[in-house]
Amino acid sequence: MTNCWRYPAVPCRLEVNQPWWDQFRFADAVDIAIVAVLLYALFIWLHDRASRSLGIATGMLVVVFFLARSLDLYLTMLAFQYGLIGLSLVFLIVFQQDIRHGFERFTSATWLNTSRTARASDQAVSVILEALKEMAESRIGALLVFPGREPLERHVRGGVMVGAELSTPLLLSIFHPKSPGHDGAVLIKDSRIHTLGLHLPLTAHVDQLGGGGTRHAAALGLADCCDALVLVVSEERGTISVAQNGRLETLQEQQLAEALQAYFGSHETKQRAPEKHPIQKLVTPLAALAAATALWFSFAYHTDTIERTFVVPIEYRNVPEQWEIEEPKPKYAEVTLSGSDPAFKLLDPTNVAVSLEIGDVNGGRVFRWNTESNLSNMVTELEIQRVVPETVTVALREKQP
Ligand SMILES: Nc1ncnc2c1ncn2[C@@H]1O[C@H](COP(=O)(O)OP(=O)(O)OP(=O)(O)O)[C@@H](O)[C@H]1O
Repeated sequence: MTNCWRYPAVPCRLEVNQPWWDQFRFADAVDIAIVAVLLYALFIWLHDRASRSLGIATGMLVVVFFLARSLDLYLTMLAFQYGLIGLSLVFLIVFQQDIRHGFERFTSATWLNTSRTARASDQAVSVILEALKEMAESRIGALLVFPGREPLERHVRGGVMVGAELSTPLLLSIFHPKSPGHDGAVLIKDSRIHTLGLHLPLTAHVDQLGGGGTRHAAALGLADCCDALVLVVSEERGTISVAQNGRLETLQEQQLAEALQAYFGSHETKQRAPEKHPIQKLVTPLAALAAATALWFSFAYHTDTIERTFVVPIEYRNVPEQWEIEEPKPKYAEVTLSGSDPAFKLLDPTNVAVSLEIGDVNGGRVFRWNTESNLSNMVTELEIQRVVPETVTVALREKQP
């Protein structure tokens, strides 16, 4: 396609009497819905994870942005425009773990399945208690890892994925000294036996082991680097200890039950909390929808219809072989379009052209075409105001042999 130039766009505004609902398209509703879902995820994340100061800072930035926008503060808007790219990168780097965790949560959809998880965790506590007691009595060494909020993938090595239902007999057979999988730790995740044979990092705080060996050092080692809860059964002493938040202590049966209930309780807090009133449940989604709608009105919806003029090339097609167009022939046409600013953003003016079919010459020599009806690659949301020249006249002459 030949080059075409775009006039320096100085849009002229037209009076528009159309109410906004007449301009509202299905695509706009989808637009708002997608942004509302993203905002909903952001609100949930802010509520769950973000610190209060981060929330306040974000709120202040939003206020400054809208002030700058409504008062036309050019420099501040420029700072936002460029700063936003940098901020997004910083955000991605600082919160990469949370973002990854969020995607994992989203894809596994455990948050849609909350009541089932609560019931499953009650059962998990009794299964684990029974297995630990039996292993302690029979002097079978064991190491159980319960992940916290922080990911532990980068701290642990090896292991075999199992993905099995949690049961006392299965735990007993995994840690049985004759079982090939008894070495290493078992990861219990989402009330299931997730992985066995995991290798944990060893602690540097050997003074805290209280006579324990490498199994206990491994339990404390993981508790040193993340918020996981690790339970260890001593083969030699028949004791059960817990390692959490950089501390290792031996537990009595009652304390063990409490520790497990606290773990599963804190991981199911939302499920165990009193049922919210249906209206309360709607607050966050409605807030997300309202914010998305407000953003749409602020950024996407434009009451103004603007006009822009482009210079587009005229393409002469199907000129019969023995004919040629006499020079000087018109090469460009001026196309004036009207529509909203977002509609113009969908238009690639370098693809717009007026194409004129010559076809059958029929002995005639001078032709006129209507240029408007031959415009190609137009965006449907834009209206053609005028094309200059309205018609094109060319003279054809037979090629000299
Ligand atoms: N880094 C590690 N990660 C996971 N498990 C480990 C690790 N190091 C050792 N273990 C487990 O601990 C076992 C060895 O336990 P060891 O007797 O040395 O420790 P301990 O703390 O004295 O335990 P116990 O009181 O049961 O004897 C290994 O067979 C292995 O199953």
